[in-house]
Amino acid sequence: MEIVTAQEMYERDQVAIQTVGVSGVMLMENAGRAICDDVAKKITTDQRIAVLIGGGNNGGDGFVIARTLRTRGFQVEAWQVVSDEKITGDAHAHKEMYMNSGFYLHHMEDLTSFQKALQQADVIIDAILGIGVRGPLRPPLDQVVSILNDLPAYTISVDIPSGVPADEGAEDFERVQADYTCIIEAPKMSAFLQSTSPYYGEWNVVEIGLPNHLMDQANREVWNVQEALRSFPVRAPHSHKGSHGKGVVIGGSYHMPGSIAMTAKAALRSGIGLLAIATSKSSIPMIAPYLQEATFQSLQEEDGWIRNLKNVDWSAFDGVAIGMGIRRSTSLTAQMDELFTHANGPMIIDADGIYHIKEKLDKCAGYPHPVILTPHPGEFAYLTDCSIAEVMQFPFSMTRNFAKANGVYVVLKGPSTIITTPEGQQRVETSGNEGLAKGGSGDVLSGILLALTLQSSSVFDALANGCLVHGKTAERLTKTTHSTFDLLATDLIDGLSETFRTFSSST
Ligand SMILES: NC(=O)C1=CN([C@@H]2O[C@H](COP(=O)(O)OP(=O)(O)OC[C@H]3O[C@@H](n4cnc5c(N)ncnc54)[C@H](O)[C@@H]3O)[C@@H](O)[C@H]2O)[C@@H](O)CC1
Ligand SMILES: Nc1ncnc2c1ncn2[C@@H]1O[C@H](COP(=O)(O)OP(=O)(O)O)[C@@H](O)[C@H]1O
Ligand SMILES: [K+]
Repeated sequence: MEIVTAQEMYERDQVAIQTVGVSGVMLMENAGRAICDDVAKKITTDQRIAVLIGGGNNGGDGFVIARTLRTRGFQVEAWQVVSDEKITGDAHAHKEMYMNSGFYLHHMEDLTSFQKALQQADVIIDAILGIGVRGPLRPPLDQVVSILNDLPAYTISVDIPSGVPADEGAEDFERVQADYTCIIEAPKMSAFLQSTSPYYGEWNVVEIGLPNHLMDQANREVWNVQEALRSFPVRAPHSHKGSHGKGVVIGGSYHMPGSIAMTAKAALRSGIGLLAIATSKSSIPMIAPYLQEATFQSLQEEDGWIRNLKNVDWSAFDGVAIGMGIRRSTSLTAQMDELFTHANGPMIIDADGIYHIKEKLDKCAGYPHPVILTPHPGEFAYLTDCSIAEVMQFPFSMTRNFAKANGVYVVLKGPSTIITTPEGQQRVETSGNEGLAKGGSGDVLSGILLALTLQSSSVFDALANGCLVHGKTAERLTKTTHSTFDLLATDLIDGLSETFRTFSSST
């Protein structure tokens, strides 16, 4: 499923109208009807439904919805919340059809009586503003939205919660808090941004007949279980341990032995063929009892921290994950040259490794294998010399620009994790929940990503599937044996078994 900007949505609209010859009025009819089919699953004929209609095409959809639901026997009151002259073009044509059907149209005259009337509604359908919104809502729509948000009714937004911008970059906006949003044709970027996504509530996408095969692809899509099942690695019956990757995880210290242990355990639970742990000498006795399947490489240390990468036997591995629990001391930054000179195969750089790679970014494009950076927004802000607020506002464009400029894969972690290829293709993975908002979740993810990268023919698929396995495991555990409070990163590792059983039995 593609993710679009408002501009890309309008372009799709224009191809449908100009190239295919579907009229704007017909598209609006399609949109309104598709929304009714979806919304009908959420409402009943004994509920009182109010449709709030604004001045653009979103309002036009509102007229179609009000007419269609009434003809289907629902109790609908339509409220036009803008003046008559604002209803123009296709929306005006649908207003005429609504009126010609003999249905009554309420006009919002004063806010007090409007508010009183809407107190009776069980369901409000918000067709006030769509993707054409610019800036904060102007009066009286700001008051209309404020009234709507205080009503007890279940709120369904059409295409987008009114007031929420479609694109990234939103700073200050008033908006409808929807319980459910019925999105037209393709989710907009704001459905995935931390500041705007909560206003959508639950959401679903309906198709209105745009000719997608004629469009330039946005190269931005939502990743889901069906896609994962289609692309999940298959373990051949006659395979041997070398077929599934020989990885090394580099990190950990006397002070933080757990991080590398969790990465290693997660990689082992995710099917890697052979795994070595290169860590500070003093941490090996602490973690070895938990990792009987791994081998160890003892690295020189300084005050309990890894001092250099000299003892890593690079020739033995075809993939590496580095950075968990290594601290940010500048002495290790120079050691990154070892990595680029001697490592073989894909390289995942996480956590403190991100701090060291910043000065070595110019080496990434020349490395003959994929380089994968897995920052959270704080680490990405450090990499790009921006504020975390900017990263949260512009995650799609910032990661795309960065990945293309440096020839790296970027996995920007969060409730909506954005995965970007060096060519700028993007996938968004939304599974997981707040049970993961704890130290250690990222270490587990790195292990899963390393193992899947070494077992998959496509790095992009491996990264998207790894994020999905991680998030789905958390979702299942917090529904069954755990809560979002008590879930630990180590529980997540144990929970991988059930997730892999599901995926491997389906492939
Ligand atoms: N292919 C598509 O994308 C289709 C889209 N349709 C609908 O059309 C919508 C987009 O239509 P429009 O481009 O007319 O956009 P809107 O329906 O969002 O309306 C934009 C108008 O609202 C007003 N406005 C903008 N910002 C405002 C603010 N801050 N305060 C107060 N008023 C403001 C302006 O007068 C502007 O012209 C979509 O969201 C969707 O609901 C459907 O009708 C059919 C097909
Ligand atoms: N609220 C949340 N909803 C969904 N996933 C989350 C949430 N909070 C964190 N995560 C996931 O948990 C992981 C946290 O990684 P990171 O921030 O690197 O943690 P750490 O380095 O402490 O282990 C990421 O995969 C992220 O996507
Ligand atoms: K809306």
